[in-house]
Amino acid sequence: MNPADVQRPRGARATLRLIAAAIRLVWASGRRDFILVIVLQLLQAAGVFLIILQLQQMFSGLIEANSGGSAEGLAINLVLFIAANVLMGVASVIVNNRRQIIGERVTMYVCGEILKVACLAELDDFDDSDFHDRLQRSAINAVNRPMRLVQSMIDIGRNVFVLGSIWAALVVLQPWIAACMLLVVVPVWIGGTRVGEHYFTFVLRMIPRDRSRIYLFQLLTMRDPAKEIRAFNLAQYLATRWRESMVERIGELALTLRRQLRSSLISTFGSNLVLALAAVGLILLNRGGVLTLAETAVVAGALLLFSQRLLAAVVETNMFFESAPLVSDLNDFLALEPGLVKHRSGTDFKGPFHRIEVDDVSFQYRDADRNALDHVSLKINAGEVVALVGENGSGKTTLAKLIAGLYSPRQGAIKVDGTDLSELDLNAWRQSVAVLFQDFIRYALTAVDNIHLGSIAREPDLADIRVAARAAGADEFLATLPEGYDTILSPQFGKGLDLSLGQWQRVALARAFFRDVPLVILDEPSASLDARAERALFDSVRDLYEDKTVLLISHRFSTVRTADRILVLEDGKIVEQGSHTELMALDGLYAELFSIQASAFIEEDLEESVELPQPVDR
Ligand SMILES: Nc1ncnc2c1ncn2[C@@H]1O[C@H](COP(=O)(O)OP(=O)(O)OP(=O)(O)O)[C@@H](O)[C@H]1O
Repeated sequence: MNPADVQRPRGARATLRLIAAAIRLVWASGRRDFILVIVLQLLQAAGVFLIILQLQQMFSGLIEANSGGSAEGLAINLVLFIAANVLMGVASVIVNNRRQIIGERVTMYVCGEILKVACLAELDDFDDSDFHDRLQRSAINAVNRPMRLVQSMIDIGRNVFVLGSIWAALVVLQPWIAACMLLVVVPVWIGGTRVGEHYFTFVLRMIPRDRSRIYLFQLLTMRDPAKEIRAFNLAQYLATRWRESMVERIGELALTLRRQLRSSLISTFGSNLVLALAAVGLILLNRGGVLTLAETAVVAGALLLFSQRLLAAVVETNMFFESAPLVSDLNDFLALEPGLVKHRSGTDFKGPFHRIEVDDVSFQYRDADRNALDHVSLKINAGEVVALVGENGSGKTTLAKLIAGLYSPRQGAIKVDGTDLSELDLNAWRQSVAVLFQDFIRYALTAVDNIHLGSIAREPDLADIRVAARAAGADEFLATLPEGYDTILSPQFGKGLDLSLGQWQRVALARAFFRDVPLVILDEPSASLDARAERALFDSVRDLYEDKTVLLISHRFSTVRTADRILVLEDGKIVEQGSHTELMALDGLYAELFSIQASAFIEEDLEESVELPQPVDR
């Protein structure tokens, strides 16, 4: 989506809707403190009202006493004046104290809502750069925008209440001046919305570049990329690219701030013009004998107070209008949730199954110009070990992801015992599948966690964990770690330490083994294993998965030859299928790829004058 296509909230009605949305946000995050703050602000406003009226009473009393009249009321007025001041001070301290926690609660609530959407989003959404822009925008803004919005709302609330009470006091003292003051709201409102719009446009424009810059920052600060960046001497180069992007952002921000400044100045000039007119009116009313000296002094004081509060209100209003469109954007993002939930509902799947059928499936990744899978059809019977082979980019992992229910076919269907996956509850189906990806996650958690995450529905019983680890050949080294299975597998935390890549692969395998499910997908499970471990793995695959269906992806032909069936993919199509013997006899792509790989061994062996290992048919 183009940033220009994003709806910017415009007009008074849209703004009121935003205010309502912001209040709902605070209300949902924790209403007690919010109510307390509102009540205290009303008390503050009442305090100001009292102070102004008491001032007028005190001045009138003083003038009367000075001209020989009674001074009886003065003491009461003084007490009321002090009481109102104390009330305001206490209320202000409590409000400042509570607004911090309200802000944090709102942040927690909003981040929780964003996570809900992010957790519901599909893999396909994560291939969408627009989704990332929106997610990032929401995530960045969620950290401080709702908090700022709430704080500016609290401050605006306080200022509006106080301005309202000063205005009410002015109505009592001099209705004409009070009426004139109403005009002040117009420039404040217009200026505030402009300021907000400028900022929102800036954020929209910058987010894609911000994301790239954040990525560069992560590259330079995360542990995983650290070794390659040092080995290739990329640190300075990437840091310079980060700096250039930052300089560009600051330039854009400066431009935005200039535009904001113009709008703010126009708004401040407009409101002060109204105040100046009111001051002139006040002098004329005094000169014309309509107002006494005491009344004039109090109204002038009230006007001064009014202008101070107004200045604060302008700052807060600008901040509110700056945050409000971003909160509206956030609301739009959160509104994706119901659609995603609907996508998840479907017939429950309890498993096991008898057959998986891939029926004329084609699939194209977002923004790709060609199919990753092209009219693929195959059947996998329960209990079969099916291998997928083919050159890089031929579509093996894509097919596995579709069967695992991580992507939906653009055309055709994947059926489990005759039911289309799209009609099944995808979560329930995924519960029945264990996938070990090529690029598995290396969780910086304990060894127990790393294996237990394979099936969180099971208790993390150490005996069971070790059974899975033993099957993957990981028990031997995990048990000897300084804190055994409780060792954190990353030096980033506590006394944690790292494993070798092959050891990590065994841990990931153990995670897949721990997941006791009917369909197991192993994508290059032995890529980092040594020859002995690989041999042990494939010798044990059949025992481990005796009653399970296994989809095995591998470039190592020695490992796939034991499969019941081998499917050969080329450019997203299945071009050959059969057993190893059948495919060798066919003398097609499989035989060619097998020979290329075997010839490497043959050449090595010839050099070493050792007898060639001949492939043995199962
Ligand atoms: N998320 C993605 N977005 C766009 N294109 C993708 C994405 N993932 C894969 N592709 C493309 O889809 C095609 C098939 O990729 P796939 O990962 O299925 O190949 P593969 O056979 O598993 O390759 P390899 O042997 O290298 O693992 C490739 O052309 C790849 O560039």
